[in-house]
Amino acid sequence: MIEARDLRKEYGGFPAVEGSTFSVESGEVFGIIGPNGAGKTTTLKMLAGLIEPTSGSVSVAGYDAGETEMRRRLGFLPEESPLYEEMTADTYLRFFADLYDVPEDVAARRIEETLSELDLQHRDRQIGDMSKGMKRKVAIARSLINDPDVLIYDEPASGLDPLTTNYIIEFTSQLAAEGKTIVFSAHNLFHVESICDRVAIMNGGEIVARGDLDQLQAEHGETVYHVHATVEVPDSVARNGQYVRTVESMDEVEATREAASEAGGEIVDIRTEESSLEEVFLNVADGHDSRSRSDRGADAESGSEA
Ligand SMILES: Nc1ncnc2c1ncn2[C@@H]1O[C@H](COP(=O)(O)OP(=O)(O)OP(=O)(O)O)[C@@H](O)[C@H]1O
Repeated sequence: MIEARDLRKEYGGFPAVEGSTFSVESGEVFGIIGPNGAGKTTTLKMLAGLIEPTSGSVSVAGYDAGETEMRRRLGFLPEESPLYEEMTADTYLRFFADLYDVPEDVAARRIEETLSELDLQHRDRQIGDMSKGMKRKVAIARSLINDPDVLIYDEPASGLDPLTTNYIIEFTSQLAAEGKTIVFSAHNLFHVESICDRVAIMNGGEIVARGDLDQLQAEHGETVYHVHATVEVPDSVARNGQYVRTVESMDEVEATREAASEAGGEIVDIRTEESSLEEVFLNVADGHDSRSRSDRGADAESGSEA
């Protein structure tokens, strides 16, 4: 659905994005994450045809970036959306529906449905009098006014309270379930983890890691094992009547089992803990893929049973 080939953007000789190549399949949710200044917004704007790449190409649904038909198929949500403050949500959305040549009756129905799904209260207020969360909902409704197949959302829930954030993330997830292809950037990695099929991690203008969460975990994360013994074993901490030792390999699990057995006890539980996307991100962004997590000890334990 989206093909980005060797995308590069320079600002006065400074490379904001350096040769990104990736594709996003139809119906996929693709997350772009990275530290401030990594090149996420620049990438998203090139995908949406809003800025011209210095070199490389983008196509959406088979159309080149910037072509009229490509714009019809795409909805873009900028990081900060300038809204017309004196308008109500309804007038504002009708105005954009008109720009996209959406017939009036279709627009009226779409606006009503979208604002209801977004649970926008006080619709008759002027946009300038709305809260930040309400404004974001109006901006999201605007991105959907032409019923696009592809949505490009820059930080859709940034700076919003947890309730509104969850609502917007849920709503985005629902759009994906309805078949929209979504590319979005976010700093909250929990949200990315919860709704993305695949993720690209950018740093310094480059994609430095990519894949689904399992691939990223396997390539850039770690697995630790929290081994629960009935007796004290070396490097263990006492907890709830058991002794928990955190190790990084199955060999060490086995050694712990032997130590427990020699001390007249046994292993009663082994829990695995895999890196979260945040830990993978920190490893990749810091360039320290091999950083040990076991020194966080058993207190960090939160994994599933082995
Ligand atoms: N219009 C511009 N003129 C000059 N430099 C720019 C321009 N837009 C972006 N940059 C630079 O390009 C780099 C990438 O910026 P970009 O906004 O794409 O990063 P980002 O990953 O979206 O950051 P953030 O998470 O802070 O939003 C930064 O160093 C930024 O200063």
